[in-house]
Amino acid sequence: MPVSDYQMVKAWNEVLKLSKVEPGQKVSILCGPHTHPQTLQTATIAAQAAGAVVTRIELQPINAEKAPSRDLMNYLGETPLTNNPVALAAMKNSDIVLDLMLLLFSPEQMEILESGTKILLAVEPPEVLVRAVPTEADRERVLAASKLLKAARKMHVTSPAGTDVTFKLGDYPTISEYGFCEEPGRWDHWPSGFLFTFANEGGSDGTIVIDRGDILLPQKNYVSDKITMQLREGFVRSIEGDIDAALLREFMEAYKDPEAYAIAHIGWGMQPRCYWHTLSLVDREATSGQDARAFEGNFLFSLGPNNEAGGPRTTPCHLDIPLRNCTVKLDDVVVVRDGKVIDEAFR
Ligand SMILES: O=c1ccc(O)c[nH]1
Repeated sequence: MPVSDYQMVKAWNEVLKLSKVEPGQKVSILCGPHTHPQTLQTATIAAQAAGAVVTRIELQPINAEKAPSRDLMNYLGETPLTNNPVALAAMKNSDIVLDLMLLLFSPEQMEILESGTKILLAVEPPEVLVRAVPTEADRERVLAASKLLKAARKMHVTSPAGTDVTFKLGDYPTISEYGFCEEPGRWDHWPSGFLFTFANEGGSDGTIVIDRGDILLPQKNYVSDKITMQLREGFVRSIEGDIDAALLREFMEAYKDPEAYAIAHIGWGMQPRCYWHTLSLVDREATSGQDARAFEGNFLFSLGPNNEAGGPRTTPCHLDIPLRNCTVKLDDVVVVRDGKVIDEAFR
């Protein structure tokens, strides 16, 4: 449903409070011509109401000639911040950047975070943002799960559709997303409520079956016929199926980058206020698909860049693929069984 400015300001007030924005702090709002005007205006009002020193930084979009769609995650890595020392200096000198443009997986994002600046990404439309305003309870639950993921050395994922894949873990950090930034140098994404790590280089082997109804991002479609991926030593070696598989193969081939086939982050969804079915109700171009990434009990795997976790790959081709009805086991502890999160595993 449409969102009132009042309701959106209230949502921002809550998120800035959770992010510990104090009077006198420097809040920079990164935006572009595609930024949702209500999100931008209400963020500005809420930041001022928090007593912050507020700066808007508007950058012009790039890569239109390289990305086959307008989706913000269709071409990652290079951003309008690349080679822009003026904006970079402003953001490194801020306490928090509200990223309404999308810097995800960019070297500049890492540089800003290393300076101690927090970055909160918020590019979903207002009706998604107000439905999934983060809570302290979300944070506690995701962090409890991340303790187990951090300690795990193996992830084994199976499903009735035929997924049977094993990931060696331990070389990369665990990233928890719960929708706000309470610590200096933290990145988060509102809305979220999921966690992941990255598989050790060369440590992913087995079969992943993307079943009917599972979702491809950035395509933002429900797969209508099974896609079967064979993984060996950390890379997807084959993508078989019918028309969905052919479309996915061509999408990935267009990047002409072998790194596009590398497994990247692997984890699961823990957000009860995000849903698998939402994508069937909205205009695909109006969302970046966070409901699909965050819905409770998915197994989310991604392909492509791993520089976000300090890895060597920066390919612009990034796929996020949430699967339903999977069972996820960390060492010998089941954390998701048949698409249901097992909270007892984190207690
Ligand atoms: O919030 C996000 C969005 C995309 C992604 O790949 C990871 N986390």
